[in-house]
Amino acid sequence: MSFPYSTEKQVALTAVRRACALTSSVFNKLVRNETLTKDDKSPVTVGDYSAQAVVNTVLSRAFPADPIVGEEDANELRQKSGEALKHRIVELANEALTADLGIGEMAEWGLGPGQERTPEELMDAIDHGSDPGGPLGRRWTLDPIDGTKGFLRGEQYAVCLALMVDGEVVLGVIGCPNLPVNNAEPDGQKGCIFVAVKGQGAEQTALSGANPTPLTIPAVTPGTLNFLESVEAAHSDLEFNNRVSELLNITRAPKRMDSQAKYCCLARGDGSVYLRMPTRAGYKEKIWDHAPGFVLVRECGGIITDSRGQPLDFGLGRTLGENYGVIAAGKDVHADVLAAVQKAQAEEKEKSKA
Ligand SMILES: Nc1ncnc2c1ncn2[C@@H]1O[C@H](COP(=O)(O)O)[C@@H](OP(=O)(O)O)[C@H]1O
Ligand SMILES: [Mg+2]
Ligand SMILES: [Mg+2]
Ligand SMILES: [Mg+2]
Repeated sequence: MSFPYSTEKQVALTAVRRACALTSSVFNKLVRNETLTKDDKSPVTVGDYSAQAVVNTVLSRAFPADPIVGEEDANELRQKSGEALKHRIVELANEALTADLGIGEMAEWGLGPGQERTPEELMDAIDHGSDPGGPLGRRWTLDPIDGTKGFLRGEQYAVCLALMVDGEVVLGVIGCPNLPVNNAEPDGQKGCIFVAVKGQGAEQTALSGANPTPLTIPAVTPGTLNFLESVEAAHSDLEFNNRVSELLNITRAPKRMDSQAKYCCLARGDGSVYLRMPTRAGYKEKIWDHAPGFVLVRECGGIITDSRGQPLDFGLGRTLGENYGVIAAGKDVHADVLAAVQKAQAEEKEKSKA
């Protein structure tokens, strides 16, 4: 008997593993003019575009009817100025797609020697990520490189893919090429992949290996609580986190890292609380920045809500809509963090009145 979503899990793991191999090799060869600045001033590299082309190609071959909510689009690349970048993206994506088949990989997913795509097919694959999202039906959400700033610094980033059914996240895969396989050995082997399926638990595997390890968020011993938070002060209100830490009498320094690697670290107990509060009014969190992390935390026995204690709603479109902030933690810790967050918010409100 096969478990629900077993094919989807295999396809998603394959697509994310191939994209991780691609981004790792891109990093070593990245040159200055291979990074663009998007309209919102955030960076995007040949790595982001080619990883989206690879994952979308695999998904649309394996599940042709499934829409994809992907972070990137090919508009800039289709313009004349994008010609050199486009060439490079096509080369990288084809290299990743045509590599020899590994265990569990199928030629009918568009993979293996001889499966090169034309530039137009790959630009269309990138644009296949333009689905607006919504409450009904099956759809994937993809962040081809989450933590692009971390990627550019040679630090943490993640290839993130999730499947949603009727607005509910049922499968999440997060590939972290730079994350140590074992937190206790920071200079040891790097590169791991995390997968969670709703109702079936979660596991971690080395990117280079087999033998998955099941994951559960460990209970926190008093005095050992610590925060996981963004590196970029523009992405999350780090001052606010500091105040919440004080309210919780936390003495350990926060662990700062880019991307959904934070959710992975929470899942295996490398940190105890992921808190992300907006730095400006009106910012709406993107579903691809949280969907795989959401199902990972839940399947590891944790709790994830917004700052009002409301569930995250993935069925409202490309963003989390009315959710405000994200709090993820083990089930023995979450209620205390939520209370401290609300206290810190009340203090801020008082201060702004004064
Ligand atoms: N002003 C802002 N507030 C919150 N998140 C932001 C932001 N500007 C960009 N981001 C998001 O923060 C993500 C990275 O989060 P983190 O700081 O945890 O690494 C980015 O993902 P990308 O790197 O995929 O664009 C981007 O979607
Ligand atoms: Mg981005
Ligand atoms: Mg992102
Ligand atoms: Mg991204």
